[in-house]
Amino acid sequence: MLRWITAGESHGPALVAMLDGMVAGVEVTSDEIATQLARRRLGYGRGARMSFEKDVVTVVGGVRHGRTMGGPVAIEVANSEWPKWETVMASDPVDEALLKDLARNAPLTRPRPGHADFSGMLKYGFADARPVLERASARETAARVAAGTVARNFLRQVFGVEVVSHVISIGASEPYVGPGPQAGDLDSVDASPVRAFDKAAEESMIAEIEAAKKDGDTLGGVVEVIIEGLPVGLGSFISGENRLDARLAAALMGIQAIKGVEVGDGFETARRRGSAAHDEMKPGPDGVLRSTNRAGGLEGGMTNGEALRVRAAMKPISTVPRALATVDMATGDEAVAIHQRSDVCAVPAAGVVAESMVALVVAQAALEKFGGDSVAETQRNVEGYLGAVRERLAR
Ligand SMILES: Cc1cc2nc3c(=O)[nH]c(=O)nc-3n(C[C@H](O)[C@H](O)[C@H](O)COP(=O)(O)O)c2cc1C
Ligand SMILES: C=C(O[C@@H]1CC(C(=O)O)=C[C@@H](OP(=O)(O)O)[C@H]1O)C(=O)O
Repeated sequence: MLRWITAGESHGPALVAMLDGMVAGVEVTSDEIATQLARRRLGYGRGARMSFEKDVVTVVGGVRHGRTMGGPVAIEVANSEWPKWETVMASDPVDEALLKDLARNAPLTRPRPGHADFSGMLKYGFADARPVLERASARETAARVAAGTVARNFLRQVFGVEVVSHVISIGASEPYVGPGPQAGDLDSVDASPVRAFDKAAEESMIAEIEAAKKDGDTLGGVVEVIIEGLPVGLGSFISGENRLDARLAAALMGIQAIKGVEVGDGFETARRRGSAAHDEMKPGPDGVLRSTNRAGGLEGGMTNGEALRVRAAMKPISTVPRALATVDMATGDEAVAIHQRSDVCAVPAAGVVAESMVALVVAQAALEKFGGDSVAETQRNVEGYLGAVRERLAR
């Protein structure tokens, strides 16, 4: 089974991603991983840290001469800012006197409503929120994007598909309605400062960010991930945990600050009558045709051959410049929450992270269905299956 795990802290020396169970022969280079990481750093509304910090990629294991070898893939994403943090975040014990004089090491005792600080301090017994926020921070998503690069390359090689995403809305901006981007549109989406597919939607999102920034406030929003061209039958209806929709929802909700997931038309479908909710079928020259895709390419927990379409809703950034009321955990007194710097909005970046999570989950489901130890073997298995499906649908 394809599995992944990350390690590392926001201000540590590096993040590390491990991807286990990937077949041999997936083409991937450190430049490609760096390109995906650079996409994650973009977006109007990101804070100062994005401009001065650099992600430095090293593929530590599992890849030789640009191809996976079948063993676990280990990727290090080093943090160019580490020298500033090497005492505060040292893994070995540090002289207490040295730490006491470091402003950067001052205990963080005023938890931010909406962040992991409060529950994390109580759960792990910390007087200082530092160890909580270091791991809760969405810097960790850089490691997921690194692992996701291998998954998206696998999907490209095996099925010829691309994973794309775009931002539907930011804050109260008018949500984008219309056909989403296709594989060839990703560069133009990335060229938009808010990763919007549509100019009018882009202007409305930028206006929202500027207004929030002026007011010392922060924003969330909605992103959509799309994959066109997946075969029918990835995932299963057999049990809850096999359902691809459930697995995608869990993976998307596992991204920091994601609070809602929709499959296809999701909540809108709940408001429709059955006759206007489902995607009717008719015979076509090469199989079955559908005139709509309200289901987002998933029925019964399986792909149905239509475009996979899932959305994720991100809550506003919880480090609000116009700081929120909190309680000082050191004294029990009223206080204002920690704020040094923050993103006003990280929705465009969350779209890139969501692409990576979708790529990983779909690659996992594909390997479950088709297996193999090499790309060539997986491809042969895919061809055999698709041939049988074509035969079954031939009239
Ligand atoms: C790409 C990205 C960037 C983020 N940047 C910030 C940030 O600068 N400041 C902040 O307080 N939260 C930021 N967050 C959100 C926090 O990580 C999140 O609110 C926190 O982990 C608690 O969210 P949870 O309740 O979903 O776990 C960001 C999230 C993502 C996905
Ligand atoms: C570093 C990244 O995002 C960080 C995610 C984050 C959070 O609380 O989630 C808080 C911010 O960190 P800091 O408070 O140190 O500025 C973001 O910059 C990144 O995405 O690479």
